[in-house]
Amino acid sequence: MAPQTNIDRSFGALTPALSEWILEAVDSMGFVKTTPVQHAAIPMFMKNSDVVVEAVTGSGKTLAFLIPIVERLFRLDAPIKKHHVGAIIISPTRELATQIHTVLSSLLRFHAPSAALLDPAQDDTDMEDADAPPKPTFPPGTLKVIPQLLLGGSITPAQDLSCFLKSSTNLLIGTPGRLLELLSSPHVHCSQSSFDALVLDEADRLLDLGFKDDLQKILSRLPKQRRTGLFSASVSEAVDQLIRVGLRNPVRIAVKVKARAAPNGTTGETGAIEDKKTPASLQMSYLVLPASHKLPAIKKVLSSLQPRPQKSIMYLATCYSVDYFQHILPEVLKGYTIVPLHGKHPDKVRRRNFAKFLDSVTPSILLTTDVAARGLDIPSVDLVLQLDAPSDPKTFIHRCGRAGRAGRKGLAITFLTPGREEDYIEFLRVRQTPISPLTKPDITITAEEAEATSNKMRKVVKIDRALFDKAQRGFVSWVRAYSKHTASSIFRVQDVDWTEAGHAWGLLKLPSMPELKKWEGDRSLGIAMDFATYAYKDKVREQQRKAEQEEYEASKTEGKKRHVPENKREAAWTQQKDQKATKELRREKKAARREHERVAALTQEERKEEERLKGMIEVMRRQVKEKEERDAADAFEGFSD
Ligand SMILES: Nc1ncnc2c1ncn2[C@@H]1O[C@H](COP(=O)(O)OP(=O)(O)OP(=O)(O)O)[C@@H](O)[C@H]1O
Repeated sequence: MAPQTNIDRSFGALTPALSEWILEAVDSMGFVKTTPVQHAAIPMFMKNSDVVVEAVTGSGKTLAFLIPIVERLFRLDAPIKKHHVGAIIISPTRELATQIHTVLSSLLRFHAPSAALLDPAQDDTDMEDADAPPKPTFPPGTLKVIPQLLLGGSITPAQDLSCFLKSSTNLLIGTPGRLLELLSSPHVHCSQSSFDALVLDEADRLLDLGFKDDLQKILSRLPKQRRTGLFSASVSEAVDQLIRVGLRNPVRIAVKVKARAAPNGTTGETGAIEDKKTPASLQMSYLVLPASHKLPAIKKVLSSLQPRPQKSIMYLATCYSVDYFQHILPEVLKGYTIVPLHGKHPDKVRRRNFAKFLDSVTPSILLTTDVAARGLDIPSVDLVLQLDAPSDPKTFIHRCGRAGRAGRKGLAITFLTPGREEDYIEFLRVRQTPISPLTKPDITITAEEAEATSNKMRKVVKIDRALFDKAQRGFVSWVRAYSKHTASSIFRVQDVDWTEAGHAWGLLKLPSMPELKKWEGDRSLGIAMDFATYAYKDKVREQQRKAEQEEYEASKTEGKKRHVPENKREAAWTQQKDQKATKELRREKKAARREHERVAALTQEERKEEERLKGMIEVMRRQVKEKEERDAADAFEGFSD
């Protein structure tokens, strides 16, 4: 079909017409026209249709669901009652939920009655600011949308409930676990008269993370008469099941990009027009290089690109890989601030590091895992580097899509090793995700350059044995991740060039692991290293290592009576551990005896009551554990070795 050129794509031309204040809000955001997905989805969702929306990354899906949701809430017959919920937005990660909340708040700032109540949870002072203008008052019954963000982490479910009750919030945004928790309270109502719409953002990711049960429980608490929307850049087959149970005759909206396919299957000047699942403004490239050439190539790319990339994202396969490379990269990529972010970081660190990357004014690289693959909208990111291909082909689109957003130029480079990994190019092409060889800048790496980079890395590792541990742990986790690749016929552990991989990581030796059992190469990688004197920087850890080593040496001297120093602090570490364990055992035995005596003294009724309470506690404990697991899944990154 020929593209329609005469369509009025302004927000003002949408039908049903948008409220004046929304037009004012989008205008102040600098948005002149709707994006294609907004043009298609806003009217549909505002009318009475459920929608399943698939549109490329960075195409403006957030406003495509936020605008209809608020418009619908303001068109309800009566204002939402106190402690009733009007709409819910579910997101797979905390960062994404927070981002949606931020966009919604900037929209609501243009609706005076709602704006007056924004961010009530953050205002915990009892002090009146004498200089602040008086808060405007509105007649009772004035319609207001009051959002609440539910994330878990440091805020307890009780605090969430208290905020809900105190502030009468009516639009909930959050991750599934916390949402379900709040909806389970008898004080929170989702009645037919007030509940209007549900949105599942990145629905396929919600399912990948194992939130299916939670989603079903949430759906069961909502009235059947509602509007539901699913939004993602990749709607997988798994989502169909969710569509069947949660949506009614949904309208499917798929916004794809047309690209001309080059004869070799990549995009180019000639060839037929094909659908693409990635934005036109995003250049998707690859480099095929031996593993140890990847980091020197990244260094060259960074120094050759004009203008110099200010914010880039580098994806690694596992959290432990990030833990290691965060110490190495500042040496290899001098002049760049390396900001680590992964799901095993405590909530506080995760938030602090993400803010650090957002706010940085010097060239920075976010070193991360798939935790930051989806939804994050950082417009100034113009370069995405994938040191390895992601295990899930869908993730590929989302990772690359952190650059080239909203029509801005972006570049995503994927690094592949020669041989079987090159089949990944065709694998992606048939999935409407064509990638082309990187030609500008033209990157070539010599063996000397690769060796110099490995040596640089080793120099850093040699300073502190703790880095050696991190390297070994990270490498093992990488191997495990590699072995779990979805495209298992392309990414095969038996094809890994271990020597190359070892040099690429700057390892001082290859770890002992089952995958290397039959390998006949040199595990020392040709590196002469005296591990007996290789010390930890941390004094306590070093003392411990020495004690362990002594113990080991002593145990090797067969038949020779071991000298155990009298001073307990100098005793071998394992011996101290044994003593501690014996004490612990004695303490447990004593406690068990006391408990036995106590139970024996109870009456029949008391025993029954105690059994009942124990059962209740067990159920609660299980629920807490399940919830913790769900929260942890929030931070899941495909590989959590
Ligand atoms: N009408 C518009 N015109 C120009 N820019 C827009 C418009 N609507 C949204 N944007 C901008 O586009 C960027 C991407 O939007 P958004 O994060 O909603 O994309 P998305 O489709 O949800 O992406 P992803 O699939 O990666 O989550 C944002 O920076 C947003 O401010």
